[in-house]
Amino acid sequence: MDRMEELGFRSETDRQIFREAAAPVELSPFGLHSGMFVPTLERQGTPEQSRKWVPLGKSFKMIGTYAQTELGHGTFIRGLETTATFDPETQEFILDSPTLSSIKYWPGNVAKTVNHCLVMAQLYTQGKCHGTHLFLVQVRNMEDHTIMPGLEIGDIGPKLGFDGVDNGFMRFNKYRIPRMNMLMRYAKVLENGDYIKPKNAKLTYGAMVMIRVFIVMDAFKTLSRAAVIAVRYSAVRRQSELRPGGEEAQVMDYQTQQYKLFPLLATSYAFLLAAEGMSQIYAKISSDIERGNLEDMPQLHALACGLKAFCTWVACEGIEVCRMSCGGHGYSHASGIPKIYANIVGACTYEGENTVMMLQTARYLSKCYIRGQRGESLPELIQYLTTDLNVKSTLGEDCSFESLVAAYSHRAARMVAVACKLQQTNKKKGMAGHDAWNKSTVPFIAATKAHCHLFIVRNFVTILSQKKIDPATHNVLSQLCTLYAVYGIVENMGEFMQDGYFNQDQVSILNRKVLALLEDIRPNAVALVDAFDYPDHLLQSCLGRYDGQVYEALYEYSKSSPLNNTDIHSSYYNYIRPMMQKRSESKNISAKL
Ligand SMILES: CCCCC/C=C\C/C=C\C/C=C\CCCCC(=O)SCCNC(=O)CCNC(=O)[C@H](O)C(C)(C)COP(=O)(O)OP(=O)(O)OC[C@H]1O[C@@H](n2cnc3c(N)ncnc32)[C@H](O)[C@@H]1OP(=O)(O)O
Ligand SMILES: Cc1cc2nc3c(=O)[nH]c(=O)nc-3n(C[C@H](O)[C@H](O)[C@H](O)COP(=O)(O)OP(=O)(O)OC[C@H]3O[C@@H](n4cnc5c(N)ncnc54)[C@H](O)[C@@H]3O)c2cc1C
Repeated sequence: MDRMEELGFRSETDRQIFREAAAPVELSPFGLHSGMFVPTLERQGTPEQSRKWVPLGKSFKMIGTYAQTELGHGTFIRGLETTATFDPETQEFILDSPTLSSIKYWPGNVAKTVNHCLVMAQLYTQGKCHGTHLFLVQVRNMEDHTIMPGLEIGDIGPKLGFDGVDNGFMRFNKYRIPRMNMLMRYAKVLENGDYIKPKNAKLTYGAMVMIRVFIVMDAFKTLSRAAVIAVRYSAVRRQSELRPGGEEAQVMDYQTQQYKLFPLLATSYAFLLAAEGMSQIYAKISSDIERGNLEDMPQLHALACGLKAFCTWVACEGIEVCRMSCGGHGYSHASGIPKIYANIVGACTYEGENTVMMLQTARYLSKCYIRGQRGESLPELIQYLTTDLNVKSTLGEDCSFESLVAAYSHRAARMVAVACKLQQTNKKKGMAGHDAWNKSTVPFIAATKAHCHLFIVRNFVTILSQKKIDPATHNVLSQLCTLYAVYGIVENMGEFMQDGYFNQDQVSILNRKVLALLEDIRPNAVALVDAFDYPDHLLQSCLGRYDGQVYEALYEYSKSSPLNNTDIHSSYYNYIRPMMQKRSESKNISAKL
């Protein structure tokens, strides 16, 4: 914190970059404090509450996290069981975990680190439940860090990753907090217990929307780091003879290696631009919301849900491809890739399980489709839903940006229409609304993925057509953008071809184009990963180090293994030697028999 002050870091983005550089592999135990706890106090507290608590949070005099998930509920927030019951006699809320399943479970850094939590609980006042609301709760003594009486707190145990984060459990036993510890920017409980409801009940979900937007950037960061490691290693690693009798080839010269990595390099650039676009949309709409204009709240929610799910799924699959493209050394922690994967793959679950998030977006698309069919105006990002589905592709050898965006628009519009028509058919068959929905959710997930894919392709193309970029750089970025789009079509050809949108010649053009682009990008591949400018300290990879001294680094890394601290390990004396002695004794016995 002081170091950031010394360095003059004022913007939250710079501070976040510094924090990640300071704790690049083991996520910071203060990440949720800075990334979720403090921003939520700012956005969900009244001006008075913000003035009181935000400075304490920013100066780490108060260290907090976001405690919402319970043993029995993570996705279904309306099903959360923790209660906060208002006591007008004492002007307090009484927090309680009435059941085993209501125990808070998973909140990051709650086990040992934080002294406060933002707790999501069902608000009761005057005998009535008003749904989930956020409450600031002190959980540890500010003098000696002991757990406050009335609370049971502990760590949930080892996880796949997130080793630097002490995810914990927390149980309330009639735990009292002051009335003014309810975050009251949008909803209020007055001294007499009267409840003042918010303009929209989902405003209390605002923190999650914010983190989902952050996570889109995390998907870029993690995929691009894995791509840097894999591409640099592929330039250094020589294996097998490409030319019979010739020297062993750089593995990056194998077309299959290029087909694994270059689309992921293109995806990294696409996701960076998508994350920036998402952040700009979030900044605009969230400031509208703070001014009381909730008109675009549904669009923000739908986009944040969809991109968070789409980008984390694609990033995690891509990081695994990067790991496997490094052969055996990719499987070692020396490569740095397993840790990248282990820390980001949780993002497919946390902050909204991806399938559930995609379905939120699908629900929005379904409503917009109906509005479009009625001829109502649609937000710009959704207007493609009224695309004429009888039109065929005009794609030519050049695979122009226009023809590519048109293809993605057509695919998404067609798939949303298919899912909506199935939902409508289900209703016409007499299904109840919720059954008609549930029985069309698989096509809706596919359609929503196509919707997100379109956003990312269109965003990439728009930025290339609007930004002033020097011709040489523009040319290389255009190759990446075309590769991202063409590869996406080739890999999902069925969805683009189902209604004959492309003819056979166009399919052949696309298959040729994706291979030609691999050759175009090969000369710039290393420069394109170097451009991310990740320092070795942050990558923590023997394979992806800037100087390419891979084998020297691996050898030093291996020698530093704790197992090498002694030549003969204690297990020899404790197990191996006794076993061998027993074997030899039994052999002597059998020889005598
Ligand atoms: C350790 C390092 C940290 C670094 C920190 C830095 C940056 C952060 C980066 C990474 C994160 C790091 C660590 C991980 C932290 C993880 C923290 C957590 O996981 S916190 C818990 C997260 N939990 C969830 O996300 C729960 C998911 N569930 C939900 O959001 C909701 O249950 C729901 C799925 C949205 C359903 O809600 P509900 O049942 O109330 O609503 P519906 O009936 O489905 O819809 C009704 C209506 O409301 C609209 N809507 C729903 N949500 C929103 C919203 N948020 N905003 C706007 N509108 C919303 C919905 O669209 C419907 O509208 P309509 O169709 O018009 O009726
Ligand atoms: C690394 C990590 C860190 C976390 N940090 C925090 C934290 O700091 N604070 C916090 O409060 N929580 C935290 N969580 C909890 C996290 O937010 C929840 O796990 C997440 O919201 C998913 O909810 P769940 O576990 O109930 O999954 P579930 O919803 O039970 O998922 C199980 C399956 O049910 C399916 N499913 C559920 N509902 C539907 C539906 N309506 N339609 C179709 N399918 C459905 C899902 O798709 C999934 O396949 C963290 C979790 C992880 C893994």
